[in-house]
Amino acid sequence: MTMNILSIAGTDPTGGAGIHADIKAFSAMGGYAMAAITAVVAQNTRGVRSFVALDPSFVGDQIDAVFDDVRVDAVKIGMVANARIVETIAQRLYAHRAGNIVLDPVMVAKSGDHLLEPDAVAAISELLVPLATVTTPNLPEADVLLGTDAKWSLDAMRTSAVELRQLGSEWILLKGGHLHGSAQSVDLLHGPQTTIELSAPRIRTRSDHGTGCTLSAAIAALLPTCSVEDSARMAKAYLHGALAASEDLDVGHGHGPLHHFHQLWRELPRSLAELSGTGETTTTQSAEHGNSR
Ligand SMILES: Nc1ncnc2c1ncn2[C@@H]1O[C@H](COP(=O)(O)OP(=O)(O)O)[C@@H](O)[C@H]1O
Ligand SMILES: Cc1ncc(COP(=O)(O)OP(=O)(O)O)c(N)n1
Repeated sequence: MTMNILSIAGTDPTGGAGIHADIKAFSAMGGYAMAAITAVVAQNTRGVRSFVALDPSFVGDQIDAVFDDVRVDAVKIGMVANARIVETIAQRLYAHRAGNIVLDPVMVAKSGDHLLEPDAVAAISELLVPLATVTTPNLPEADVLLGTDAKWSLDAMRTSAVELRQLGSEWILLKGGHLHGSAQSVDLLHGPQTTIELSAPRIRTRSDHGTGCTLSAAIAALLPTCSVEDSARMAKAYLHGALAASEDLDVGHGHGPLHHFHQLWRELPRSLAELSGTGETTTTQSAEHGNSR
């Protein structure tokens, strides 16, 4: 049986973050991708220009339209924009008895631009975090949720992961991407009686737009069929491959997107040739990693 995964998030017209990254990550993980939009964002790889938050009742209508028709196996929540939208999402997910909820408490984009009104932080903490199976803050978001200004280290991350879980999420995945200077990028997964370190070599690239969106979306897509620990491990491995291949793409002049389908695209010339029975392998896509420029 295939799994239906819903993203509730904002947009990125350049396709690197928000619902666009979520749909790509869901699909790459073998899930059927759906999306309810919270805000339309004018952004590119260089930064956010402006955004329009949708009417909360319209966000609610989109969520209802999905749940009234489709079995939803997991939900990923990303950019929520403001407190009224948070209230609507929480109320609708509760009413529809949604499970397998992954909450990425998106606050600020890598460019430094704010994607959340300040009054929404309390609403996220009180209404969405307790509904979440996994909450995935980065280090600045952890500081905001805890009201701290931590001097980050792996030890400080361990302490904060425990404190974050006390806000009510079943699991916390505290992401260490912002702990620059270390050779490894380490995330901490903290849940009932267990803390696991998820470590991967730090990749030197500027094409890192949408890492948080992609990781949380991949976890959501895997959760219906895997344990939280396995979902997080596999999602991290997938993210790492997509980040390592990101410079095969040629998108924009700032922080470029990840290559969500690097594996599929490598196989594409052969698959298309087999499908068409031509034996031809001509394609405009790169067949080899790093071969596209
Ligand atoms: N340069 C990097 N090399 C390898 N992994 C990274 C790198 N930057 C971020 N990550 C990983 O990407 C995921 C998202 O990390 P982070 O940057 O902390 O979140 P966000 O994108 O929400 O700011 C985490 O798994 C983190 O470890
Ligand atoms: C619509 C939208 N949602 C989320 C983000 C932030 O994405 P993230 O994965 O944290 O990556 P960066 O933007 O920080 O690189 C976004 N930009 N837009």
